[in-house]
Amino acid sequence: TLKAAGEGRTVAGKITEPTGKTDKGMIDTQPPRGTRDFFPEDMRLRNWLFGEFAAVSTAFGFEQFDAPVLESEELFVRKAGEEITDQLYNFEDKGQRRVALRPELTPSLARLVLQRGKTLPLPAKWFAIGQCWRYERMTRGRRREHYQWNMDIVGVSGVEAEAELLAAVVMLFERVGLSSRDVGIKVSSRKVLQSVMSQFGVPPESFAKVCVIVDKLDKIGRVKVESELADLGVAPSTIDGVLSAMSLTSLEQLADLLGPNSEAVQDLTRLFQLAEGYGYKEWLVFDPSVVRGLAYYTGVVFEGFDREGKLRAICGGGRYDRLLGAFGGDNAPMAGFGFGDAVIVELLKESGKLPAPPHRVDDVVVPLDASLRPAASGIASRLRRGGRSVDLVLEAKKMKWAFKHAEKLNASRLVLVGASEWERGNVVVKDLAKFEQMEVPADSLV
Ligand SMILES: OCc1cccc(Br)n1
Repeated sequence: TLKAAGEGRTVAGKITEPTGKTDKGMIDTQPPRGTRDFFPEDMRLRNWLFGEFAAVSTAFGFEQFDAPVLESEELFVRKAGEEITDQLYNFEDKGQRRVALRPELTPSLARLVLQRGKTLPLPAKWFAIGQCWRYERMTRGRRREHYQWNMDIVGVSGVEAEAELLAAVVMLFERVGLSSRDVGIKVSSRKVLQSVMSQFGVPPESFAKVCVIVDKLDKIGRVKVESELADLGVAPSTIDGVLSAMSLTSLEQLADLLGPNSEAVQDLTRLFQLAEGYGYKEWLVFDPSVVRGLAYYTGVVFEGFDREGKLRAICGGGRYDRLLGAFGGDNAPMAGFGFGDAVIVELLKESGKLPAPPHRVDDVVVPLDASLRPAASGIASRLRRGGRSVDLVLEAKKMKWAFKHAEKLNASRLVLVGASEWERGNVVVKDLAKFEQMEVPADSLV
């Protein structure tokens, strides 16, 4: 017997019947583990969300780029113990090349910037929306792919870049119906940790690894963080210093700890001033426990969060001034963020704010007699060339069916091509919004 789709991992045999079923049962119709299908109704929601991403990026004057999902593995091999590299979806291809499905977009951006080199006019403001991958043991049943919207600014060393990026994130939240009562953006700087660690004599080369470990605090707890830091040779007293700095709740406290001239204090004070100017200061929360898990951040870091605290970070980003150098190029100041397509949808769903964009067409065109199909096709073509979306009924159908079909497609008009009207060069147009019907010359229809 044929296994119902998705019941198990049937092996597709040779096609033996016209229905496409095989002698070994149906293929498994489910997508690969950890991946998603996007049926039309899913694609309408995705297109809406990506349309909002692109509209915000365009409002900020950013240019879109893309790069292959498949990249050289070397782009992502970093020795800082990050989850994103531990879960790299990497393999050796048929040419014995070490490759990987990109887990993020930033290294590809860096590769393209290095490819352009000195010919790239700065500042460059680029955005991308791309599928990113991780290979996580399915024990946790989490997804292995998501789509990420990125905005990055290359060539601006001041926190004006971060302020602009935060403004874009706020604009996205507002456009999808969220307010600063629903979500916020935690802001800090890696320079906080850097200052504390240098006070405790931690060698700079341990900085990235310490950040990656400290970023896991919420997930693995203080004891495990202390143990992993100790494995790095970071003394318990340092750990106390780092963790107490992370529990500060104001820039004033930070200034007391690091001194008013510390770069972290100056950067963050300036950032909050700029936020005042943009008018989004109430969206920001200074939170020195925000470290972010990517090794390459060097300055301001931030992450979007739901104020009810039910979900994972909505988005995250920061400054990464040394990534180009890590790839062997000349450094340039860079800052950016990544915004995934999953948590935001979860949040909108929970908040009852998730749109359900309907499938609709402008016109349904129906020949009421087979001999009128050429006429109906001609009308459909002209309407389409004029920019209207037209569903041309492709089989012989009665008026009643055509009506129901037009309503199902949320059509604005139903165009009936009937014999008697056609003899006069006319067609019947039913305006389905105004419930009006008119007979008009076919050639006048637009
Ligand atoms: O946010 C980390 C990440 C990277 C790639 C794919 C997925 Br799902 N998640």
